Amino acid sequence: MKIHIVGAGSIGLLYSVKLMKAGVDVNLWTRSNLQAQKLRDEGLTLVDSGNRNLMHFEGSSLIVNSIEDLSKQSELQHHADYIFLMTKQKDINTSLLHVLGQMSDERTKLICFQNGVGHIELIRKELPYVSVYAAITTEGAKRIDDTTVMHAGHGDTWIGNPGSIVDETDKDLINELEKAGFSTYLSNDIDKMIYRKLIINAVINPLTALWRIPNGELLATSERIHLMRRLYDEGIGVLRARGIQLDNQLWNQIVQVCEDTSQNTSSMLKDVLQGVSTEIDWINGSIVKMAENIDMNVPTHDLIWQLIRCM
Ligand SMILES: NC(=O)C1=CN([C@@H]2O[C@H](COP(=O)(O)OP(=O)(O)OC[C@H]3O[C@@H](n4cnc5c(N)ncnc54)[C@H](OP(=O)(O)O)[C@@H]3O)[C@@H](O)[C@H]2O)C=CC1
Ligand SMILES: CC(C)(CO)C(=O)C(=O)O
Repeated sequence: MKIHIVGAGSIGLLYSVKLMKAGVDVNLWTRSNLQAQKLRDEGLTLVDSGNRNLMHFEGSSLIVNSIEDLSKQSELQHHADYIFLMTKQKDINTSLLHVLGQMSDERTKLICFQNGVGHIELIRKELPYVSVYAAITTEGAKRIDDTTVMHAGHGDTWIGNPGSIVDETDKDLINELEKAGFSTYLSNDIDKMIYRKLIINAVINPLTALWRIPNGELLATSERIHLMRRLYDEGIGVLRARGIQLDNQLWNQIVQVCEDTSQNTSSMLKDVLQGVSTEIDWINGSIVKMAENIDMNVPTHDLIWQLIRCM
């Protein structure tokens, strides 16, 4: 089984090092030539949250190339069985879609790890012959530098085919991921999981980013909880109106996520602190657009979307 990992950031480096160490045939694709060269020179290192070395993969054995190089070639020698798309939502543009097309044939399954919604439909429209899957993961990763990644928290991952069912042969992929130490499950209910994660991110991420607080501090005052609840009620209202029923325990689960990840800096707060653009358009922005399509108002999501965009 050949896996192409596209995007050598936090989650891409985490999956690369663990899969490569487990002996899986992985090609890693960076955006820049510089990062690919550094990885070949220095290898790839995984550390824990205390900065202790967990594993190292030698540069000489790493199969890593830059997308820049691929875009200059007309064809790739070895098409992938699976492509793990591990870039941010904002990076999924025409030129990336073109190289994803170069890596794929009709057997390829492209697995998208992004938070938020909208990307699956976009990719399916542009690459109609590729099977596009979604992965929902609660793994936590943070790139320290071009060749070092921190495993910030172990989690679970669900993989499924939105709007359809998974294939029996996908069990082989799950075995490879398990061999590498990722708790992974195939899901025929991935649509619900995508929307469930959407609501969790839409409630937690923008508020932590605006107030610059770790997840747990959202629960520190009743005013904060009140605003979280407004985002939750509006979001659930839109999904219900579109016929998507989520578990009625979801509010309690969001509170639980804040408690379980109390010290975490949310991904949106990280982006704001690093001065890079956030995934707000695909999270709260997508809820606003879904609401508009059915003539509903979601004023809290709309305001929060604008506030984050203005940052
Ligand atoms: N980090 C985590 O723990 C989790 C992340 N996710 C989701 O995973 C996705 C990725 O997140 P994360 O890893 O944190 O993000 P990062 O920003 O750390 O990584 C994104 C990577 O994609 C690379 N990239 C951008 N454009 C291209 C391109 N055209 N070709 C190849 N590579 C490209 C970037 O390269 P460069 O740096 O050179 O620009 C960067 O290395 C997000 O959508 C996030 O929501 C989901 C759950 C957990
Ligand atoms: C669940 C949560 C909020 C954990 O930080 C997350 O997914 C994120 O930060 O994007």
